[in-house]
Amino acid sequence: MGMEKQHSMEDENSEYLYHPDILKKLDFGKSPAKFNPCISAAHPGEDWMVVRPLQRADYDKGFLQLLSQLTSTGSISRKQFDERFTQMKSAGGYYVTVIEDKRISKIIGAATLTIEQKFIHNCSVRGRLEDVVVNDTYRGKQLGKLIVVTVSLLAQELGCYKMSLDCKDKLIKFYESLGYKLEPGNSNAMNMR
Ligand SMILES: CC(=O)SCCNC(=O)CCNC(=O)[C@H](O)C(C)(C)COP(=O)(O)OP(=O)(O)OC[C@H]1O[C@@H](n2cnc3c(N)ncnc32)[C@H](O)[C@@H]1OP(=O)(O)O
Repeated sequence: MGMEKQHSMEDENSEYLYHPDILKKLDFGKSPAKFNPCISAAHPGEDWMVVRPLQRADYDKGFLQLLSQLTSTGSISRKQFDERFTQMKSAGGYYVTVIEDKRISKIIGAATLTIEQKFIHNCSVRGRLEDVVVNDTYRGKQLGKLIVVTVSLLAQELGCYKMSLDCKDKLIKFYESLGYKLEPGNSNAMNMR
């Protein structure tokens, strides 16, 4: 393979789904979440850990295997992954965010913020929190909090008037500790499949 071709493939692989700088300026002091020790997206507490937007290369860093700890992913080819990445990037409004263990080049946590454009509230935008997962061997070390607070502050930064999520009953306390509230009389999740 020629040097030029190799370089352009490397560039493509490290392409981000959205601009990484926006994560650096999130103010974790604004979140009601309690971190002990204190960590943030910019300073996740370990030098081998990084919080960043999804990259194409994450296909080879176990991103889909991590998602399969949440729900079924099916068998997704590199081509399918690349096409979906391209579609999400060009559509805009998809903020798939990950935590990488750089020592082993593996994705160990992920959460997605999607942004919906609205007419109401003066052409506002609303956020949805989806597909939150931490690798089972890394749970209980604040990484769930870290990734959820990161995308929640990102939603604020992007001007969302509201951020919503669906979760199992046993996770209500977890999300309440991060500032989410059940809305009395308005908390019935309904689905059609
Ligand atoms: C909107 C959605 O996507 S909902 C789907 C959520 N994802 C899943 O259920 C997938 C499987 N589970 C996971 O990946 C993880 O257990 C997560 C993401 C829920 C939590 O990740 P962790 O890294 O373990 O969370 P973290 O260490 O930050 O824990 C924060 C607190 O929540 C509590 N907690 C975490 N997971 C659970 C759980 N499954 N049940 C009850 N409490 C929990 C912890 O005890 C901890 O409490 P503390 O701060 O008082 O000690």
